[in-house]
Amino acid sequence: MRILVVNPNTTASMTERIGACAQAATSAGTTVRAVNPDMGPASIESHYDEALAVPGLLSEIARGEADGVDGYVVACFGDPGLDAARELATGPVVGIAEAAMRTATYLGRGFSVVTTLGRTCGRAWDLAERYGVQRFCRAVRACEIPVLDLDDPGSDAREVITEECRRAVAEDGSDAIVLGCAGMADLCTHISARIGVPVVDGVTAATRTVESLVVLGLRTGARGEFAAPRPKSYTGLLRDFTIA
Ligand SMILES: O=C(O)C[C@H]1NC(=O)NC1=O
Repeated sequence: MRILVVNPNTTASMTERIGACAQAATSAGTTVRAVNPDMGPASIESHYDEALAVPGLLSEIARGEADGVDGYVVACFGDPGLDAARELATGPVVGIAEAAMRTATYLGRGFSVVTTLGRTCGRAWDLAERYGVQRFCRAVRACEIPVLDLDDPGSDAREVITEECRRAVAEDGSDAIVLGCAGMADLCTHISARIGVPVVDGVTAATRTVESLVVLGLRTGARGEFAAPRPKSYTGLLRDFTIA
């Protein structure tokens, strides 16, 4: 089985870490390839970044289709372009926020999301509502850490995130924590050991979800809303997105 994990931002070092975490979570016989587009934002921290990340994401999904990939992970906590990717992909497409939130609902009565910047909290709440898990989501907490600080070994990001997770358990009464950034994937085990509750990382949760869906022979229903886009031309910088 081949799973393509797409980091929609353009920071290759983050893509590499994401790919290593995803591959480590899979069963024998599953190969993960992690990629990022060469066009788009270095990190996704706003609606503007998210909008500008989607074309690059979709170009990687289209490339995966040409390569015959079995399934896809959208490795960004805003699940950008998830619905559009599902229209393009033959196999299942799972976003890390959806996978992490749904996984956390199996672990207790409530979870807290711990994410990067406060300005992204609204999106996390919107996604909890979209995915029907808002009654499980007790809080969305921001560490006020820029996404790329997670890639800086000299930053104190790990400690700051760990302490925010500890506060979430103490103050929100949450049974589990959801890490609100793909760049936190490698912190999951460390934080869980430090705070004593399950910590869910969306990269590994989404990768295992895709693996299970492929094993079950399940994919997005392609007869209605998620049918392939109708043939159409796109102009200017998007001309390569034309659907023949
Ligand atoms: O929304 C966030 O803060 C996290 C999100 N941004 C990013 O570049 N990768 C992510 O997972």
